[in-house]
Amino acid sequence: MHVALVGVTGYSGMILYQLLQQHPEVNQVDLYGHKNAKAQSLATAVPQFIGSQAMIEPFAAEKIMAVDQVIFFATSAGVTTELAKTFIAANFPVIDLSGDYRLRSRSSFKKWYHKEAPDQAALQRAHYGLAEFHQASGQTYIANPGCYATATLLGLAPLVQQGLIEPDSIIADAKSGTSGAGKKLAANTHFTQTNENLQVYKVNQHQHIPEIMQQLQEWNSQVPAIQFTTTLLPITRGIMSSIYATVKQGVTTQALQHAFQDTYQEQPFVRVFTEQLPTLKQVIGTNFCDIGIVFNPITQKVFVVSVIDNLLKGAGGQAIQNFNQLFSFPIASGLPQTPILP
Ligand SMILES: NC(=O)C1=CN([C@@H]2O[C@H](COP(=O)(O)OP(=O)(O)OC[C@H]3O[C@@H](n4cnc5c(N)ncnc54)[C@H](OP(=O)(O)O)[C@@H]3O)[C@@H](O)[C@H]2O)C=CC1
Ligand SMILES: CC(=O)N[C@@H](CCC(=O)OP(=O)(O)O)C(=O)O
Repeated sequence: MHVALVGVTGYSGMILYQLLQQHPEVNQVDLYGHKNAKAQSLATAVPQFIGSQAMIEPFAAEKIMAVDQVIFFATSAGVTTELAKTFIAANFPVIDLSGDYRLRSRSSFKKWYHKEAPDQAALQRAHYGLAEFHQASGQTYIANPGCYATATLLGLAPLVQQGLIEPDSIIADAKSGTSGAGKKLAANTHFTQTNENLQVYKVNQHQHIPEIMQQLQEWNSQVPAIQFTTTLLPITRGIMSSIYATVKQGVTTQALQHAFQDTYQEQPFVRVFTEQLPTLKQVIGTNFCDIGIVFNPITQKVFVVSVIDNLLKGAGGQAIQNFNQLFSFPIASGLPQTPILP
């Protein structure tokens, strides 16, 4: 299969390119950049790809639809609102890593992303690709979930779906490495500001709040809101979402553990831990989401810790899961399962 990728010069795009190159069903990855830019070699644009003969061609929708069977966008927020229109009109398969088509409401997108929203009809038709819960087969526009949203939703799903917690009691304290912010320079991601530091940011204003709420309310309309905070960690890759909620009277440790085990027993990329809590290093370099659960009967709170590699399960890896579903390839094709050691 020939596939197109826009955004290989970005952090999630470069990882996605590596995954696509190793995918057994992909024969060729055609790279595209800005519409009006000149063609340039990948090795020049991204020195880590030294030795590669690949070229990044200017974005051209008609050409892509003629030579490729699917397009991946690993582009900044707002880009697919413009560039994906032609593919949507032609029902050409798109897998979009950005947040542009995740929220179903235009006003919500404008409020949280501070950008012009895509067309309402296109938003309604887009498929929210939380791969463990929504099958992408038969879809054409796949909105790949956000990194924090993935870790937090997978950590909350059994509790919310099965009504095991008080719906108004959810608090998620999520932390990310700096690659989550993309490659552009910003004051808070400078080495001097990040190293040996922790920075809380976007408090009550994070764009993944409406994304998480949209999915939680689809699972359980009783959830009125969540408290969600994000912290920048002095590491490159990884997200840890630490989740707290009040457990309903009568729900036991066993019931909580079974809820997670039952929900994910058929899912190869979600691993449930009841004895020891997962750490970031066990998932970095893999597509796994590892989840640990502890119940405190004194406070009646459940504590869930959910860890992912933001660039894999939180971006390119989940995009490959959606790609596999879309084209009925084996579920784990092309997805890394061995963490980077030590
Ligand atoms: N980083 C992460 O952990 C995650 C990111 N995401 C989302 O994925 C998307 C990419 O993120 P990330 O890799 O971090 O971002 P980066 O900022 O690292 O990369 C953005 C990429 O988009 C390209 N780009 C920007 N505008 C255009 C345009 N008009 N036409 C063509 N290409 C364009 C850039 O090209 P150039 O180099 O030429 O500027 C670059 O390759 C974002 O929407 C982000 O929110 C989702 C989940 C996790
Ligand atoms: C560390 C860091 O800055 N992370 C980014 C996550 C970016 C992302 O995945 O957001 P969208 O795809 O929804 O734009 C943030 O918190 O905004």
